[in-house]
Amino acid sequence: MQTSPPVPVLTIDGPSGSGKGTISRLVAEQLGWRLLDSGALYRAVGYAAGAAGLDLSDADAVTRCAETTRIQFRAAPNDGETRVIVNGHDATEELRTETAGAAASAIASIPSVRKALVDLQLGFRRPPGLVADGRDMGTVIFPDAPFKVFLTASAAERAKRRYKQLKEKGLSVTLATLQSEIVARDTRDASRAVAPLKPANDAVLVDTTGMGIEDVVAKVLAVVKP
Ligand SMILES: Nc1ncnc2c1ncn2[C@@H]1O[C@H](COP(=O)(O)OP(=O)(O)O)[C@@H](O)[C@H]1O
Ligand SMILES: Nc1ccn([C@H]2C[C@H](O)[C@@H](COP(=O)(O)OP(=O)(O)O)O2)c(=O)n1
Repeated sequence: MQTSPPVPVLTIDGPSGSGKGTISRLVAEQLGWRLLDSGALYRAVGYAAGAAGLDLSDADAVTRCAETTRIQFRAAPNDGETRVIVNGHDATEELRTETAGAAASAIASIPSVRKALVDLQLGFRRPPGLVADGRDMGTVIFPDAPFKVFLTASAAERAKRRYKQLKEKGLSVTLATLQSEIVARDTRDASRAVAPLKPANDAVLVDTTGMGIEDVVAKVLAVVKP
């Protein structure tokens, strides 16, 4: 009996503001592959837990929340930002704040919460291929992925990018606060016991400090099509 080859996956992991979301979207478009924004899942669970008034350190309650929260991605018309629907509510705006990022990072350190989201993430692996953006895509969720990238950039540059991005979206932030929040979040993500932020042994490291978006896209595409 003939078995079909596994669906190819390109994993793009890295710290906050390294460009994962932007590069994943552009590369997925060029390849015609699907996209998994795994950070949005953790943000959605953090948001749902907050909305339900849960204590984010209550592992049992937050795990039940992760198991029961309904998360849908809805393509927006005219190439707009993909909407994230949490328990029927369009939470896209709420999810992009640094408060939502910090809540996501907090609940993401609970092993049973991570476990509750595994099957959902594996379900995104469908033909013709998948670009998966996150922290543990290449190490834990898709360890057999044939293509793996780890994006980095200096903390100062990442904070500047995030500052510009949030300002453009009309959110009120200061650069100094952002940089300390980003460093605190990265430290927590990298030091947790389960699925910490780190490059897979077989990942291609791309330091994007001083690189333009187009150059990073070309470098990442070259990993898939050398
Ligand atoms: N190489 C780059 N050069 C300059 N700006 C970038 C680069 N990559 C991403 N950006 C910008 O930085 C911001 C954060 O990028 P994003 O993709 O959201 O990062 P991440 O998903 O890793 O947190 C966005 O506004 C994006 O347009
Ligand atoms: N695969 C993933 C993705 C995100 N997380 C956690 C840790 C991150 O700080 C938060 C938010 O992730 P997200 O990718 O949306 O954040 P950034 O856009 O990189 O700032 O979720 C995770 O633990 N594992």
